[in-house]
Amino acid sequence: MRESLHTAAAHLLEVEGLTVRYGAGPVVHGIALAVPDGSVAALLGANGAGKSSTLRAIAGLEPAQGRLRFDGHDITRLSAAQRFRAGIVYVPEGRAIVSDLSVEENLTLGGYFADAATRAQRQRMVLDFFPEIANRLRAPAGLLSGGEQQMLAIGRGLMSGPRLLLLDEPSLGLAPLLVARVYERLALVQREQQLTALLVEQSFHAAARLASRAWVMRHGHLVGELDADALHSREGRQQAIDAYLGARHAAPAVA
Ligand SMILES: Nc1ncnc2c1ncn2[C@@H]1O[C@H](COP(=O)(O)OP(=O)(O)OP(=O)(O)O)[C@@H](O)[C@H]1O
Repeated sequence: MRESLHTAAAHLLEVEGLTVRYGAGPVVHGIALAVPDGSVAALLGANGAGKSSTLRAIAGLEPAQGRLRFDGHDITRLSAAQRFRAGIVYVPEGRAIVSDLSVEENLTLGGYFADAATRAQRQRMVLDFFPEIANRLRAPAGLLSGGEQQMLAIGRGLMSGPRLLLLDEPSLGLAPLLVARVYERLALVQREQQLTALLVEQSFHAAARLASRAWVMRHGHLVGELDADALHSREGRQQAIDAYLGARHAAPAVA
């Protein structure tokens, strides 16, 4: 992981009043959230709730209004490239790998800014975490299975030595067994690397495997917040489902 020149902030990422609009009305309405250093937080919600737009705006990939702080510094005016250099790495869902390039070339792209020794060391780490892709290094990435492509997308993100990983729906299009495997690997990365991540998911179960807090998003608003206990309890699950469906606004479970 990249060393910070600055004193570590309790919250690695702080988002205030984030609004995203593509045309007419906003699709994300002035939301606020904060991700503690060394933990995984999740944004849950149904199709079109505004989760990906939020994640992409944090990465600087969509124009947005609001205030963003990263490691205690205001990054609101930084470009996507500058945010990437600061360690904010967006991982799109797996099919966004470069399918014509080999697995190894995709990994090399992820570590493009690192020196050769660092790149080699990170690649060993990634292949330890994801043995499924370790013996497919020379294969065109497009020939990997959906689960392997997802692992490659995450591995490519890890190759840049991220301080904050923005994971856009790692379970998308995967069979339940593969979702479980991808999340098992992510949990291992989190334990061993003290990874900080913001995860977007439609799957409550998948997110609950990894996240220690979650927000439920609906029509561009955060309508519920779940702590680790709520994420693993029947009541918490019900609360999230109610919020997804708009049955009622979930009561905040985090003080
Ligand atoms: N590039 C874009 N241009 C115009 N509208 C967009 C664009 N991207 C997303 N939207 C719209 O913004 C809204 C929120 O989309 P977003 O992808 O952020 O939701 P989501 O919660 O991530 O859903 P999904 O899980 O389906 O990706 C949707 O109504 C979507 O159609």
